[in-house]
Amino acid sequence: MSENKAASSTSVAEVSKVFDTILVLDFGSQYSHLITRRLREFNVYAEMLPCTQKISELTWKPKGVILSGGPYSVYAEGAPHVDHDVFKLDVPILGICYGMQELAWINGKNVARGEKREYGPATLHVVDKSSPLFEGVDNSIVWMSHGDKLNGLPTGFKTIATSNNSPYCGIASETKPIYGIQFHPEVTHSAKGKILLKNFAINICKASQNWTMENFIDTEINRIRTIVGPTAEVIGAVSGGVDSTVAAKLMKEAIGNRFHAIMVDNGVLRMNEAENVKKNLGEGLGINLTVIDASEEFLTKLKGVTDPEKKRKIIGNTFIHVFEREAERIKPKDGDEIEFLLQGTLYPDVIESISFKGPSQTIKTHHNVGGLLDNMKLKLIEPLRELFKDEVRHLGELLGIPHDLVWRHPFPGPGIAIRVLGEVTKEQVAIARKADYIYIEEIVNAGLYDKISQAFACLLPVKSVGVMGDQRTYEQVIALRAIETTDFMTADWFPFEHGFLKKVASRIVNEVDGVARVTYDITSKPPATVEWE
Ligand SMILES: Nc1ncnc2c1ncn2[C@@H]1O[C@H](COP(=O)(O)OP(=O)(O)OP(=O)(O)O)[C@@H](O)[C@H]1O
Ligand SMILES: O=c1[nH]c(=O)c2[nH+]cn([C@@H]3O[C@H](COP(=O)(O)O)[C@@H](O)[C@H]3O)c2[nH]1
Ligand SMILES: NC(=O)CC[C@H](N)C(=O)O
Ligand SMILES: [Mg+2]
Repeated sequence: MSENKAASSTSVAEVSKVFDTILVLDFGSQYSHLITRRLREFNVYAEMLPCTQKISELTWKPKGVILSGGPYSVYAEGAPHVDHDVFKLDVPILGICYGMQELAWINGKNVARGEKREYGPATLHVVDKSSPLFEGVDNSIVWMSHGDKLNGLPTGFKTIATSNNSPYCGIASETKPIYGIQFHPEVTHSAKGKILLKNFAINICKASQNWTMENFIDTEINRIRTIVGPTAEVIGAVSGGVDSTVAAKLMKEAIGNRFHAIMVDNGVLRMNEAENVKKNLGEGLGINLTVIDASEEFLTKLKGVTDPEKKRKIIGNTFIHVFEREAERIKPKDGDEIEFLLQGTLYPDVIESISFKGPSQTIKTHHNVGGLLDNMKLKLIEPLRELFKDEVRHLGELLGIPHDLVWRHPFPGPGIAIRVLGEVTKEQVAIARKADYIYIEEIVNAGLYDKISQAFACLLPVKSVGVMGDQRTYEQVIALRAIETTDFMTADWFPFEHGFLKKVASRIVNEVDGVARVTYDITSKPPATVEWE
């Protein structure tokens, strides 16, 4: 795990050398990642690190710092606090909600529980019309979510904005470009929040707007060439999903035939997946792909395991064992060892898997992040580790990857193993796989595939009574899931027409042995997650 942390900080340092970077220090707000996204939307690169980041350990200098919101109270025992060296950086600072309360705590400790919580919309009234932070945002609706409040102005600060319930809705240092706001500009409910963040990043921090995918391609190809050197060879974990296909294409552009793509058939892939991927990547994109059938190995290790986190870790570890064996087998001609492993890890995989990005909770261990071996020999190259899914798709289009590949629904590495709830057996996988195939086929036929962000079938470990051909049946239940989302961090369920669901349900019960009932999952994320495990 610690090696991964190192790998990630090296790449942040590299990216930040080329692109002006705003540092977002995360205090655990559910919206923190949105701050990063919004900034990138207007081509300013931003990177999120935990609020506990030691400033002296940063290997790059940010153009500005944003302190995020968070679920804690600054005055509570054990509440997270920023390293005070952040002020020595001498760059502009913006505190959002908890971030503002933290600025106030440091400058006079005048923060306390409010009489009532303030959650929802408020109107922003700008007091200091000359403040560059609020240019173009006066009288707009802003989104509040707090229970604590400032009881007075922090020492050395002035009020620059108010709202009906928050007399200190906006504050600024009298002498330095340090600002605090009580509301959340990063959520879309704050109508002009993006303008405010733009004012901060561009007018106040003077960050340049050069974060574009075209620039990223050049930078990343050069970076890969520098890391790998002129002769070393790289193996890549390629699944046929968007992320690893884009990563593989980038690697191929960077080092040509020194790249060996490997797809692992882990026994829990979708119907005909291995053949399809081999065809699409090999013939379609000229990527040298080998499919390794390790299905028995995976299924044997999964025997008797029902805990979702255990399944994920077993699969993550087994993937690495297979890659290490392959690296041995492919040994380059000059006798050197294969040193590097390419993975298509994305930013949300990292945020959700490891709570090192601040005191937010680990939700689930993505197989390619938290499921890795501690003592693994191969060094990771993860060119997409800083990107969101929509950025990766844009990158894929720029690299000339066909539409159908770029817009494929994501499919998790642990695959059907986390869609068969309970113990994973060959028979259970076969049922889930067939139901999933029918469901997706119907979605494609109905012209809905591109409207849905992700859809799949899950097999539940419960039995239910049914009647078929006058016979009593007592078989399992399939749950269908389909969601709409932009970044997979939050999601809503897809509103199918009733007729569509009726058709899918009837096909599944009729065509898949072992299923007596079909249900449709109508839970958003949060509170649910996309996958059932
Ligand atoms: N069957 C597999 N064989 C080889 N590598 C895999 C396999 N499944 C997943 N991986 C590796 O794990 C990474 C993370 O998986 P993930 O599903 O998040 O990405 P993806 O499959 O590339 O894209 P998508 O999210 O669109 O499915 C992949 O990018 C790839 O490097
Ligand atoms: O490669 C992956 N390895 C994993 O371990 C994993 N877990 C979830 N996912 C995918 O991530 C997105 C968000 O899913 P959750 O809301 O279930 O966390 C959805 O797109 C999920 O399919 C994974 N992908
Ligand atoms: N959204 C936030 O940052 C909330 C900050 C703090 N926990 C409060 O309730 O005021
Ligand atoms: Mg995948």
